[in-house]
Amino acid sequence: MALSDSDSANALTLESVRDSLVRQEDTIIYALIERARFPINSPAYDHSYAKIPGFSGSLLQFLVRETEALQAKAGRFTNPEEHPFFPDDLLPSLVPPFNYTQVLHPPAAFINMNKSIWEMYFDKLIALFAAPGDDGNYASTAASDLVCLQALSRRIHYGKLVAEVKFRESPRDYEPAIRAQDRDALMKLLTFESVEEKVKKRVAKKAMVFGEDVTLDNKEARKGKYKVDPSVVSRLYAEWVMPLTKLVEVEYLLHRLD
Ligand SMILES: O=C(O)C(=O)C[C@]1(C(=O)O)C=C[C@@H](O)C=C1
Repeated sequence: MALSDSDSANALTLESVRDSLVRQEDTIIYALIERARFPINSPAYDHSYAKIPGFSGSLLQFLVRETEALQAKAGRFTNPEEHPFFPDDLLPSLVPPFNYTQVLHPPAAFINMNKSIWEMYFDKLIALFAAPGDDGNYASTAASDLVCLQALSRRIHYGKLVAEVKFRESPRDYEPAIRAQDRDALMKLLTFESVEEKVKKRVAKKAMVFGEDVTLDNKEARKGKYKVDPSVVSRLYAEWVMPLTKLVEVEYLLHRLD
């Protein structure tokens, strides 16, 4: 389900939005598998390594900024599902505008959690699934990081849509907590522990299925050897992806009656 698809945007249900979150798991896990092909390659993140004329920052920051500048001109960030990591100084889209169905409450546009996503990814996550070491593939590594970051960002900000659907389905449950600006009450209302348990199990299973070697001969596949550790993927969701999605949901709901 995409916001660009007006029929399904009108027929928004919690089920259809959850279906999209399930589909996005595939994108995220494949992106992690691709990144795990490279070791950590820390010079890609080292501010003193790149020395790019006219730019101060890491190779990764350079790649993300330049890619976002180009993608902004191609219209990427006119899509309410997309959020830039470096929103300052982006040029407006140069392509004809697409008439996205307005599903979200307008203040949603100001919610951008990418700073927290960036910190989570580099401070915590990367060391859990990339092997230590340096193979010199810094630009390819940074390009893989960007794919991971954009997939995680899209998923986490999808919380805006999840929150909108929850609000539409039971406004009377949410309105008192919104009027009281009570974050804890909102967090309680929007949390479904049984769903979270299923998500954690499913992403671990997907990491096993997608990350197994496929062979045509009768040799036993390398049992228990996956391209990205299923328990890391489960932990990524439990500790960062779902909590950040819920933060987006709370932020969104706090402004739902503005
Ligand atoms: O499915 C929902 O209801 C969501 O809000 C999404 C999500 C998630 O991030 O996967 C977040 C909060 C819920 O507790 C369960 C799952």
